[in-house]
Amino acid sequence: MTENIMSENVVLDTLNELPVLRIDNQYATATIAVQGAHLIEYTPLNQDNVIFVSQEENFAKGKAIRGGVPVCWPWFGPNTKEPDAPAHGLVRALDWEYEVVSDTAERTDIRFSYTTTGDQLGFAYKATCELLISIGETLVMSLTTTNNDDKPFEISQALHTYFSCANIDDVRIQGLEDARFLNRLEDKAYDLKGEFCFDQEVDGVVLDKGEPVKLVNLGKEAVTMTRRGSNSMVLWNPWIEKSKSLSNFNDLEYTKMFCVETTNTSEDSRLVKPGNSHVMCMEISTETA
Ligand SMILES: O=P(O)(O)OC[C@H]1O[C@@H](O)[C@H](O)[C@@H](O)[C@@H]1O
Repeated sequence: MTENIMSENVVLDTLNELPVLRIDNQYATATIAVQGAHLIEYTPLNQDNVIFVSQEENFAKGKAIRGGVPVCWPWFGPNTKEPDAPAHGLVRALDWEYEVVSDTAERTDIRFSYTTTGDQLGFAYKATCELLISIGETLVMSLTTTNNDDKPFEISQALHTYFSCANIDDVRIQGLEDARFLNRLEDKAYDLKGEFCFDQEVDGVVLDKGEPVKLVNLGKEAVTMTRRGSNSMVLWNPWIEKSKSLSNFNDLEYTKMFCVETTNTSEDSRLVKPGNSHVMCMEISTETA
């Protein structure tokens, strides 16, 4: 077993077909699949897991995981220029390079990276995507895109976070008042009013000033999500009918999850010039009882 210990608080393990890093420090435990640099669990000390993963998920090689924090990069959703390219980008089901960059009793930082070849379907540029995942009293995920090419490119991207809840009917999102909502299901745009609740299928983009949002009535500690380098979020819940057609998802699990995704999408997509980088970052903190 000794060879699986990466550092004081990090162990390399497997979950069905996938290698995973398990972090267990003074303030939290977490599990991250190397495939997709995909966080699948974050549990602050004496609290519940903040993150939802489907009970139907079988952690298979080369298949996107249903739940956790999928990294959608360098495009979010369908690729508008290449219909044959996969939805949600190139890196969800690929192995990333990784290293433990810092590990103390209070906080563990792991850096994942993936470099494009310049000739992949849907993205013909040389670029590096680096995801720093920092596990401690808060969860920080910082996604840096660096343009290694001689041409500028545009990216859209998401930290497609699935939050868990006891009952979707109770969940409220605070801090979205007056933000613009592009409702993809009705192809309509309007300003949000009051607290946001999920009472039907939801799939749309919030365009805002990047202010923190608070997720409350989860049946456990409230969550505050803060962002940097992101003036958009995607809200998603498949609700009753869509749930039936989703891969690795139980028909009733829409009551136990919702996605509030830190993104650069729609008019918040970003241009990255040669030699430049763009950083998009989210931090999740929970309210201790
Ligand atoms: O099933 P996937 O590819 O993981 O995508 C799940 C959902 O992800 C959301 O972010 C999109 O807005 C939805 O349109 C999509 O259905």
